[in-house]
Amino acid sequence: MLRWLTAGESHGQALVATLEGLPAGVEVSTTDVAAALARRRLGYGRGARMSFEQDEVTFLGGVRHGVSLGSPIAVMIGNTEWPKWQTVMSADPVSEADLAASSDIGAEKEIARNRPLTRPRPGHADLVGMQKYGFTEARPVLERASARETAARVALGEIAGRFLRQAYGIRLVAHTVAIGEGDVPDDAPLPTPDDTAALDDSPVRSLSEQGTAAMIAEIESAKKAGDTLGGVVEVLAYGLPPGLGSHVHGDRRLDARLAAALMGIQAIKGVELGDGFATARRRGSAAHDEIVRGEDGVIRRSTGRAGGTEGGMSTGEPLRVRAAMKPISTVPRALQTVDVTTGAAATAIHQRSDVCAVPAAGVVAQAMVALEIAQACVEKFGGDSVAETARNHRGYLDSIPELMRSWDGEEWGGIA
Ligand SMILES: Cc1cc2nc3c(=O)[nH]c(=O)nc-3n(C[C@H](O)[C@H](O)[C@H](O)COP(=O)(O)O)c2cc1C
Ligand SMILES: C=C(O[C@@H]1CC(C(=O)O)=C[C@@H](OP(=O)(O)O)[C@H]1O)C(=O)O
Repeated sequence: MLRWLTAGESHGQALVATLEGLPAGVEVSTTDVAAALARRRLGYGRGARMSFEQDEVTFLGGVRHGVSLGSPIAVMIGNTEWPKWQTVMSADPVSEADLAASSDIGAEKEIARNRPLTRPRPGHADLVGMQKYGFTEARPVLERASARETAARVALGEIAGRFLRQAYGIRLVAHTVAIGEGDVPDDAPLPTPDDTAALDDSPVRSLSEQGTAAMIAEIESAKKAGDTLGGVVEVLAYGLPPGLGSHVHGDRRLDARLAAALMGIQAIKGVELGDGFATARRRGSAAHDEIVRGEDGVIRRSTGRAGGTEGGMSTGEPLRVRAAMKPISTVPRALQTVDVTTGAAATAIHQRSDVCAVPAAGVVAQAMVALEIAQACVEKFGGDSVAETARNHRGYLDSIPELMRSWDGEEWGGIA
């Protein structure tokens, strides 16, 4: 069983993530994780912090000489912002005298930085978090609700992605399909993992020139209007074997687990497998993926509408899943709220913030899908080392009768 947890606050000293149950023998280095984290900082419309936050990566356990040991992995991501926040986020009590003494910006400003945040932002966790956890200001809530935490998930997702590739030949990629009203055309070709570098070079994580122009125009217009945007990202996974997940119980369905994993990302409000909501409007004859035998004797699907799952199990076709992100809730043209200390009408707190973080959300979504698929693979194939689980995977594929195979020789899932 693969288990993972993260800890840490947005302006705390560091984020920490642990991953337990990963087989030994996965090749992964600090540089690999740092590269994945750099990808998450990209994207037109992100706020000032992304230009100076450095994401300092340190493995604290579970990896030796670039190879996983089979023991729990612990990875720490230092916040380079920490020196500015060490009194605000001090684990030990601080007095006003401490604040003044420790300040890099002058006592008055330091005290202002520490002032209680009493005007909760609509759309963020501020108000309900204060109600639930018994706080009278938002800082103790927003520090953990912040999507800074997704850096820790991307670190784990990178490790999971490397495991999937090395053990089973599974590879993933994510791209943006909409920002606000700006869309990638429906008939645009789907990216493959080989397009990752080109997607990194795109300001919005898209290969479509037309879509990119439309999405950038949306971000510029929202920025000018003091507003924010959401959008839709898509994750593709190639090379899945048939049979990950199960039809026998709702909580074992791969589609359900992917939906939960994606909905668990801050600000994600909708998840769609394959053509999802569009399929609901079609007739059955135009909704499903017909089963055909190719000239090579291998079973294939004539379309990819289902997005690679049927009956809660992977079919072996490319997996395609989308997540819808709501607009950033720290809106510069601040929304109406109530000051919880006076009860008076007020405008919501506004610090620096992203205008649009959809491209980054795609990188996070890819990490979550990688973790979920890795979990499903560890369940199905077991094994304590990459070699053992890879052998079990091969044995399972070989056990499927030849006339029922949906892959050819060494390759399956649609791409080499
Ligand atoms: C990558 C990423 C970056 C985000 N950046 C911001 C931000 O700068 N400001 C903000 O208010 N919300 C930001 N959010 C969204 C908040 O984290 C989110 O609004 C908050 O968690 C409440 O959403 P929820 O109701 O889905 O939990 C970001 C989300 C993601 C995934
Ligand atoms: C720090 C990250 O994202 C943050 C997510 C976030 C929020 O409210 O979710 C608010 C912003 O933080 P700050 O208020 O410090 O500028 C974003 O920068 C990150 O992704 O690494």
